[in-house]
Amino acid sequence: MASISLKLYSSSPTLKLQHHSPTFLRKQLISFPTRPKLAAERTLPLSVAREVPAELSTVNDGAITNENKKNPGLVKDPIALWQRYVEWLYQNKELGLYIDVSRIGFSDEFVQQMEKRFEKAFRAMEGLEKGAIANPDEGRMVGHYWLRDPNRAPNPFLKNQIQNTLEDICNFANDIITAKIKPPSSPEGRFTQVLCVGIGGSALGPQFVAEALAPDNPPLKIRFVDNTDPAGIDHQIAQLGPELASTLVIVTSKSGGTPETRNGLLEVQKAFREAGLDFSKQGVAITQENSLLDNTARIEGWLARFPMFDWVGGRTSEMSAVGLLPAALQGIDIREMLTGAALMDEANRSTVLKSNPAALLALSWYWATDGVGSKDMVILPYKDSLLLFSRYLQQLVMESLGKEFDLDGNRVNQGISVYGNKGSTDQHAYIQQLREGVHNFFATFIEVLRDRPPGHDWELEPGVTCGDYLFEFLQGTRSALYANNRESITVTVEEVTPRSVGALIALYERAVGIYAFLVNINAYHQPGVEAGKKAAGEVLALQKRVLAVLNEASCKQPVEPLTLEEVAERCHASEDIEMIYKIIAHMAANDRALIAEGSCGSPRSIKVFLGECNVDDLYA
Ligand SMILES: O=P(O)(O)OC[C@H]1O[C@](O)(CO)[C@@H](O)[C@@H]1O
Repeated sequence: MASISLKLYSSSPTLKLQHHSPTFLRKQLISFPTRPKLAAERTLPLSVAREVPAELSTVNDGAITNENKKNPGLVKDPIALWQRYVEWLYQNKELGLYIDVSRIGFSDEFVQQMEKRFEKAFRAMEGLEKGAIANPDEGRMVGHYWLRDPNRAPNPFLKNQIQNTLEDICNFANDIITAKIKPPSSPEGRFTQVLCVGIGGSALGPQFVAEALAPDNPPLKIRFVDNTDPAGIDHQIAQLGPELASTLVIVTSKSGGTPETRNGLLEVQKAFREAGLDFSKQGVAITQENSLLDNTARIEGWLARFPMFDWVGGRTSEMSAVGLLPAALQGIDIREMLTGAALMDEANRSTVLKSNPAALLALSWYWATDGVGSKDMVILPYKDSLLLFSRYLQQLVMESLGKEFDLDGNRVNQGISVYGNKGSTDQHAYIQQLREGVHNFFATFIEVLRDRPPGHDWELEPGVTCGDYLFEFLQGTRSALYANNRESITVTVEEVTPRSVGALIALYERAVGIYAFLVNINAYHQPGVEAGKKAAGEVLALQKRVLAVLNEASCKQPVEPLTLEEVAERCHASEDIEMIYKIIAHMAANDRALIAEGSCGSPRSIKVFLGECNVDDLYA
């Protein structure tokens, strides 16, 4: 195994990636199973069992599946159903939040069967909150709960770090909003826009919260660059136009080495240069201390730097600087978000199943998916502002639960797929299939009781408001699905406020944690993502070899157009000819390679060369 270097951040050192040939990686990929394993296939012992702290290893006595959960059938009698509703309804008065799991068909017997697993999961969550090493791969604690209750941090140093960072965020946001800190060359004399550069956990939470909570006229408007798509980045920059001069750019990356984020930064910095602006006076970094990004920001003297703690995972980082700084800059009450999350965490510490909202979700997920992800989770918020909740949950749930191995090293291929947009819009898209088509999902309705701020409502027909329709569509869909044996959970909040959004985030963070312990997997690592990142690095390395070969041929007199076979042979990568073809087709589509003969539609016909010979590169 060799290693390749990916240059990161303009003036920074390099990131080492493990080097596998693309062929090797392909072999790895095709060895993944192509269908979900059945429960009976899930306990093959492997020699890769990892050591797991005793307090984090949960019972692993095989999944409770359809065969042994003895589903007596969904309750259909209206009075019995009402009784079930009342019996299981969870209410949190301080949060104005309710959870209804009555339309999930678990039996009392199933709940009893699950008791031992829950006891262990509760103990494991307690250990985690006390600072157990919950990510054995990375030797890390998992402490996002401390962010909203610093008194729970395992030592005074961490407690101070959390409190000081929160103070710093509030002060900085206030200084920006009140124009105490000004952009150097903006005619407005104050910052008017925030451009967040980041991806995955470094973008999804801030995007969700902005959509849910930003006021109609925020002090700073927010935009995101969350991909390495050049056209997407150009679009954001074009939309900013002259306001680039009054844009605060927040670059967020826990690792400080994510290529998409690095590319976003370099593109934005180029736009600043072209506009004659000094990026460092408008740039803010949120990252781990001493990461490449942190070092770049320090050396270049950016406006501010905020820490990401190694004990906060990307997908649970919304209540850290990652989520709080962008939210505060939009005038969102971040202390209320933290309060909502703290109250939810408190409720989730109950060891009584019915009083623990996250446990109720985990129980329902386990029942609905047989504890093996056999059904998808469809998230249906009936409120436009919660549109991005499903996207946010997709990462939280799927990156946490989608695991090949359990904590004992058995191959389990766990996970629950998550998708959804919003009701009632989705009723006119895919609800038809949910009601009558393939039965491979359970739904979660997110209901918001308050339609509009007080005093703004009106009746669009006698006795009926627009919001009444939304309410009725939710209720109608819930009933229609249930009548056709489609199970659902309903999470109700009184209003979409910083407090209720904080609570929703904390609810799902904990539900994922508990569920992971129920099915005995590590929710806090993401080894699968690393494989994709490494494979991408390989393609980039191959592209550089292709370029060198083409350059050499293009510098000859006369120019020597090459067939794909010739390029592959000269790259010593004959097995990678398909990837070489794709690289060349991509370069040709972007005017960086010229097709001398043939066409990309018939790969064998192609002869290719570079438009320009770069003599310097020949001797590089
Ligand atoms: O914040 P970073 O380190 O740039 O990572 C971004 C995202 O990439 C991942 O590591 C993998 O997709 C996520 O877990 C994370 O949220």
